[in-house]
Amino acid sequence: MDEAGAIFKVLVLNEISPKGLGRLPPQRYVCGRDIACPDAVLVRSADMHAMTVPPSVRAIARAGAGTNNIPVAAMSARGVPVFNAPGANANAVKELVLAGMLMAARNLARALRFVDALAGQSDDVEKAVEGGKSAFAGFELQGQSLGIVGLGKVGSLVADAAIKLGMDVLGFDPEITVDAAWSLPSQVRRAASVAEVLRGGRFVTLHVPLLPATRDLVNADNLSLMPRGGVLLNFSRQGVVNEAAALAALESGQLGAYVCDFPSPALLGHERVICLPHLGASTCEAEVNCAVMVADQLRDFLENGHISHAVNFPSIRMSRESAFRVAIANANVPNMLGQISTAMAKAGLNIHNMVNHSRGEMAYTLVDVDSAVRDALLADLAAINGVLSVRYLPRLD
Ligand SMILES: NC(=O)C1=CN([C@@H]2O[C@H](COP(=O)(O)OP(=O)(O)OC[C@H]3O[C@@H](n4cnc5c(N)ncnc54)[C@H](O)[C@@H]3O)[C@@H](O)[C@H]2O)C=CC1
Ligand SMILES: O=C(O)CCC(=O)C(=O)O
Repeated sequence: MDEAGAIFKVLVLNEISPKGLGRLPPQRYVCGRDIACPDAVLVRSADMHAMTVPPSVRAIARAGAGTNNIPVAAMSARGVPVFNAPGANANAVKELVLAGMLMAARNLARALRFVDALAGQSDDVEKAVEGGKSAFAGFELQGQSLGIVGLGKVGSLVADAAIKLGMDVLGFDPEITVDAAWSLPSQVRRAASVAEVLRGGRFVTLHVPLLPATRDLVNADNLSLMPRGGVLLNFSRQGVVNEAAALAALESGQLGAYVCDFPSPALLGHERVICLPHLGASTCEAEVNCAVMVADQLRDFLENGHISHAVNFPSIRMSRESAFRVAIANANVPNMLGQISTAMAKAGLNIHNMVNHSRGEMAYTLVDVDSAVRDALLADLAAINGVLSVRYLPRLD
């Protein structure tokens, strides 16, 4: 379908798995990199702070976990939900964290560089290998201590895998969800602070979102708490670790290795830094899982107004019993429902069903009415003080 004939237009800012895009049927959706007046944006890591989000946009879907690349507060003020895919890439990250621990413990990055350097330099490779390998002798993960900061989707999987490898695991998460707490193995010891985790782990791995409160979470003051020669792993975001402090700790020997998924000029080429090119979620499985999850959420929002896994809106759904639905995002303040239903009554509409959920300062209302809605009512609703966005969603099939 061409752009002009589509019911919904989706601007795609990164490579998104075709299996996910395939969930948006071409009879209704046009998706692409160069779309004017999009209804929605599909994104992975593209920096949306650096762009002007078109006023036509009604939803943003992040095919992944972190939403720090999206101007969430500005979207909330416009009544635009930001969806993500909680857990959909967590196993991929967990496996890379295990690889990172093994790389550090067995000096694998340096060992690979040593072997690569033998190419063309030595006729007797076996002799060079046997003579050089002692420089890379490592230690085993079994019996080592691992501290985990952030026990959400990724952190709890890492905890489980580490316990299975025979590690002693200590975790900290001040806002752990009930689901995550249930999924943690009972052997995971509970820490009361980041400091306690750093003190207790020869390995420390970070699995928190980048927020003002988590920027520089690991810094010069608390790195000194780690056992000397410890290994810090950062698969969260670059800003969660103060890089200058990590480099200084490597220089002094306080840190044995820094493993991270976020290369920067200062880190490149350092002997004991293992930098991966933001590969945490880059597996076929995770890319499909994330894309399918957010495409389904986006479609259900665009067509039915339903919300699941938005980071700034409450979850909501209401079975469709009438063909005419209005979806309203509004400030969570008194008398909004009264004003909405009064405007509908004035327009002569009978409310068939209505549901309203709130989350913090945001509220969201779905109203099914018995007859078609005119543009004038939508304009009246949009003009109510506190209403952030209004959409009319007549049933499509
Ligand atoms: N390298 C990569 O490719 C990937 C990186 N990530 C990053 O990892 C982060 C975590 O991902 P998930 O586990 O899926 O998210 P999640 O939302 O399931 O878990 C995050 C956990 O961090 C906790 N938390 C927040 N502030 C904290 C603090 N100050 N101290 C301790 N815990 C705190 C939360 O309570 C929550 O349980 C994402 O926000 C993203 O930045 C996620 C997926 C892939
Ligand atoms: O889409 C990606 O590859 C990045 C994944 C990520 O960082 C996340 O899900 O937070």
